Amino acid sequence: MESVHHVSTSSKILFGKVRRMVPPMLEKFHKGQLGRVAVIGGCADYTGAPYFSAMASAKLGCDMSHVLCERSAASVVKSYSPNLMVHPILPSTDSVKDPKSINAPELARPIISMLSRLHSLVIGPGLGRDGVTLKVVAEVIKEARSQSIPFVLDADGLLLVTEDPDLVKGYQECILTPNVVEFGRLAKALGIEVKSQADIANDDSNGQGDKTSKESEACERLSKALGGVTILQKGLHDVISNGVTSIISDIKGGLKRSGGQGDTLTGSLGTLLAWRAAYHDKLWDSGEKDNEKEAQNKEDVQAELESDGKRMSPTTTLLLAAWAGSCITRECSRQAFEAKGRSMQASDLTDEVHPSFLRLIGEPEGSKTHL
Ligand SMILES: NC(=O)C1=CN([C@@H]2O[C@H](COP(=O)(O)OP(=O)(O)OC[C@H]3O[C@@H](n4cnc5c(N)ncnc54)[C@H](O)[C@@H]3O)[C@@H](O)[C@H]2O)[C@@H](O)CC1
Ligand SMILES: Nc1ncnc2c1ncn2[C@@H]1O[C@H](COP(=O)(O)OP(=O)(O)OP(=O)(O)O)[C@@H](O)[C@H]1O
Ligand SMILES: [Mg+2]
Repeated sequence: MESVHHVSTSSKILFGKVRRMVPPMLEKFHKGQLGRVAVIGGCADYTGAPYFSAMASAKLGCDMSHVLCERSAASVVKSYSPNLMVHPILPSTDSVKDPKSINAPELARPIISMLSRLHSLVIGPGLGRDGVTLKVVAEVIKEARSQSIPFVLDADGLLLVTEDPDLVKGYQECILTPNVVEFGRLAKALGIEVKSQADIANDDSNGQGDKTSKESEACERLSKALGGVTILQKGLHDVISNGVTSIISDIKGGLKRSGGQGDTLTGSLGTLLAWRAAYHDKLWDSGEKDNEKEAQNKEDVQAELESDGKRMSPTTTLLLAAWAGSCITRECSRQAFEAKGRSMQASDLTDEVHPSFLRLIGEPEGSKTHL
């Protein structure tokens, strides 16, 4: 396979470009314009995951953060925070009359009817593996795709892709966020051989440049096999690839691997995708000149990332949003670990989302954060 196409732009420049995508805080905006994000997940077993994800969206700065969950999870998630809007509209085997003969599109209707009001979806945190729920979510994915609504797919939501890759194949408006185990399952389903990051790191025949290339090789191949879907492969380093261009996120994280840190990532990505949509809709004047040509390959993406004053293409901003979400999460984890050491929990990351945003990205020019 040809060598992997890394973006070699420095983190400082990349953070500056991310700032371009962040809507400024202005008096003229009304409720909702800075992002309406919904997490689809939460069942009897898992109520923390959708909460952490939705809170990360809210704390990063979206205006409205919804959770669409199974009936039994709703009051629990509501009781964690009155700031979230929690809708018990995700069906499961326990909530339908005859689980063996369901009309999935019909059951998906209450969720589908909300889609046009949302800027982005996070599908999977704490979703569980109930057969009825997963069938309904597959219908929601099909509809979100047909309405070009961007989404993040994580955790149990990724099982759907393992079972039916066509659900997302070729869709350019989504980010898959597999952990090591989920990546392995996806790779196996698509016939791709994977070397672990530990094996690559321990192979002394690799120089540093080779190691970085090897790290992103499997991710790039998986992305290609899925028709260019953006994949954020979590691990020692996070690798982001759309099959043509890759970025590595190697900003320092914490050393505690408590469950639920991936949920801060998905929620942050939900808000970044909403902001990205606002950037492309020209919700505010970014001061950049229109771009005559959309980025097609790694050189175009790199040129857009390194030029100042030109609008970026959707391909570039999707990679950048994924990279920014990864950096914010790792910085949250680093900071929370500094404070809490081995007692650190997922909820400790939630409080770090805004300080991490300010440290890494900062408010965009023209933003009014004080009256
Ligand atoms: N507080 C909560 O409600 C939480 C709920 N969660 C939900 O729990 C459900 C299952 O998620 P899981 O991630 O457990 O998925 P799986 O049930 O597929 O389990 C993955 C297993 O792999 C192991 N593993 C993880 N990283 C590994 C690595 N680098 N090398 C080797 N083994 C590794 C884990 O210890 C885990 O036992 C999802 O719905 C998820 O959203 C998790 O997000 C954790 C927090
Ligand atoms: N070895 C590591 N070193 C540094 N950061 C890591 C490491 N492994 C994972 N992370 C970071 O932790 C975050 C969550 O990744 P992780 O692999 O724990 O996902 P997950 O298993 O899906 O989490 P969750 O428990 O929320 O489901 C990511 O931002 C990732 O970059
Ligand atoms: Mg996970």
